[in-house]
Amino acid sequence: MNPYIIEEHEGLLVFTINREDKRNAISYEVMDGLEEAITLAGEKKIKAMMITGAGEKAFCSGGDLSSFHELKTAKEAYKMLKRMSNILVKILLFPKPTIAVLNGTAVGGGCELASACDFRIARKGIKAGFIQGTLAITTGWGGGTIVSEKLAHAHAMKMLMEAVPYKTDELLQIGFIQSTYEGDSITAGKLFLHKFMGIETEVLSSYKQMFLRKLEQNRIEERIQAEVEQCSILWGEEAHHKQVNKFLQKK
Ligand SMILES: CC[C@H](C(=O)O)C(=O)SCCNC(=O)CCNC(=O)[C@H](O)C(C)(C)COP(=O)(O)OP(=O)(O)OC[C@H]1O[C@@H](n2cnc3c(N)ncnc32)[C@H](O)[C@@H]1OP(=O)(O)O
Repeated sequence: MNPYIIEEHEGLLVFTINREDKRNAISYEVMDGLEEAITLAGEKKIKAMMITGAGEKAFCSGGDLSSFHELKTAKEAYKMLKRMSNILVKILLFPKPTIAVLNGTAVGGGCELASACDFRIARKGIKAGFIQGTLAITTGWGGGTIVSEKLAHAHAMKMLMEAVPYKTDELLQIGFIQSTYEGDSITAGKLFLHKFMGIETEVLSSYKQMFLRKLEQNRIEERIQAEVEQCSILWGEEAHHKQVNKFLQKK
């Protein structure tokens, strides 16, 4: 089965992580798909990009532990972390509106991927959290830096440091999600973006640039690089490998 699906819905490019059996974990093939989707979304006919997951159990469970656990040293981890952080930077700085539709649980790198989008909406009843701390690492794809830009300081720090999944009422209260929905994810995403789609792409892009200038002034890419390097160091420590093995041995 293809690990991702790319569709176009009347000017909205939809990327779906299609690995429901692995709770939509991000593998190298999914990274290939995200890079392809970002290129396609740059086409003139596309006004916005949406990212979601297959099924109703998970939006994305972060990095694919069954393959990334083979990365043992900081140097080995850095390569993977850097590649995915480049993808998140492209999403973050994408010159059109982007939305993550949390169709299910979003944990670890799944929360990082969602943070890179301009908007996040969530199906009622799901949970989302930066659980990296439970694996003795920090965020490592740029999500910690990005969420520290998008949420109030205390909310962002609390979400990162607690390293637990939050329910939708808390996610709404801290502003991590903009709204909740029931039913089909793509329909929900299209509904959220409905008014945007009637506005000229040039206008949408010009407004997006206003927000990107602020991120660039805050040296966002330099700070994300520092996050990737710090996560790589923690990744190489025994404490991380022990926690990942604990998860994999549960299977
Ligand atoms: C910098 C980012 C960083 C990185 O890796 O690069 C991270 O993202 S760190 C965080 C990594 N992710 C996790 O630690 C999450 C692990 N998964 C879970 O906690 C749960 O699976 C959960 C809460 C997402 C869903 O729980 P549920 O009970 O619904 O499902 P199962 O746990 O039974 O899992 C079903 C099936 O999926 C496999 N699975 C789930 N998550 C991953 C993953 N991240 N990588 C690989 N495989 C994953 C799980 O092993 C089960 O497979 P099966 O073959 O059926 O046993």
